[in-house]
Amino acid sequence: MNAQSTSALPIIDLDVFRSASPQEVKSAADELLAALKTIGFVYIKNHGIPQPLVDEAFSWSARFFSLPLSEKMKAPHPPEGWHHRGYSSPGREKVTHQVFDQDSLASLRQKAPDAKESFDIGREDDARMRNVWPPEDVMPGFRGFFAKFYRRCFELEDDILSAIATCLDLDSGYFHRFHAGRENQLRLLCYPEVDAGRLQRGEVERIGAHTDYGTMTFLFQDDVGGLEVEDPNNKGIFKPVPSIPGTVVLNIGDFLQRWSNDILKSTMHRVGVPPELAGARRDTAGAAGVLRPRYSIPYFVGTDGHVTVDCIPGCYGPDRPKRYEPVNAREYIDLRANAAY
Ligand SMILES: O=C(O)CCC(=O)C(=O)O
Ligand SMILES: [Fe+2]
Repeated sequence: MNAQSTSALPIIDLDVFRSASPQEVKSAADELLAALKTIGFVYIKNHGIPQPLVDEAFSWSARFFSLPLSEKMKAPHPPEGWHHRGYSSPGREKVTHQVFDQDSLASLRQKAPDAKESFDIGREDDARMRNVWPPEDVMPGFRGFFAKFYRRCFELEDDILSAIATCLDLDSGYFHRFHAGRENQLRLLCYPEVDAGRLQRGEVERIGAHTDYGTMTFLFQDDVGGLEVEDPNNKGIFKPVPSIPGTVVLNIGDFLQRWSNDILKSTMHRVGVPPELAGARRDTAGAAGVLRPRYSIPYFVGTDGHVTVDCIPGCYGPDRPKRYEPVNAREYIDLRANAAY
């Protein structure tokens, strides 16, 4: 990987946190903290979700999105943005960053709609936000698979929350108390073929620059490329986060930034034209400049709705005053989700 042209994120070995000596844990924790403090993104290897299971998730996703629209619409995302479940057709969602007034949102949607479709899944026993599944005869086995995959992601979430607490010198179970309700969101994303020139000119976006608004996110991505993170030293400059086989990308969300009083960074990121396009790699951008579809699977770790997110001990004091007002987790998430629909 060329450090000049990529974000050069470190690859953190999660196995070290599970079983290594205290000195090895300390050194991995220091490396993790350094990355989360500067850019808020790292790759995680030995994450514990077997590769065949990840491959299977991508193949279910591709099969679902290749269904005719009328079939996908049998599991429609409800009209309310906060009820983040089921299928959103292209153009339905527009991701923005901290824009809330209706006129501005409408004009951003018109200027550059998001060229993507998505399917959102939560825990099966959530009475407030029910899952919206396609009927079993439309996709036999889809629901069973993703209910299982969601549980596997939850195990990974547990391990990563422990690692982050360790690197902040907190008890390793510190953050678990805010996540007992498993209010997470597994999202299948498909960015259909798109004209590279239109994407480059900003006439359409795959997903525009934003921060993630929960605790943290981990993201599985295919090898099409296009994910970019803002360079912390050069605002407005975005660096590629290419796919590295066997790893998952971890990024800090707004709540960990708020809990840590800006020690951990919730960084702007987006999906644009893959860097290879400059060299017009034929398999990514064909002669007509058409980008292959991109598939990704983020898992957004949500904070339990009743939690008040406030600065944690050790992250504030007389020389580092609190930078954020306490906020109720559900209100903040609903506010940002509603702005996108
Ligand atoms: O598709 C991707 O790689 C990024 C998706 C993303 O940032 C999001 O859904 O919040
Ligand atoms: Fe994101």
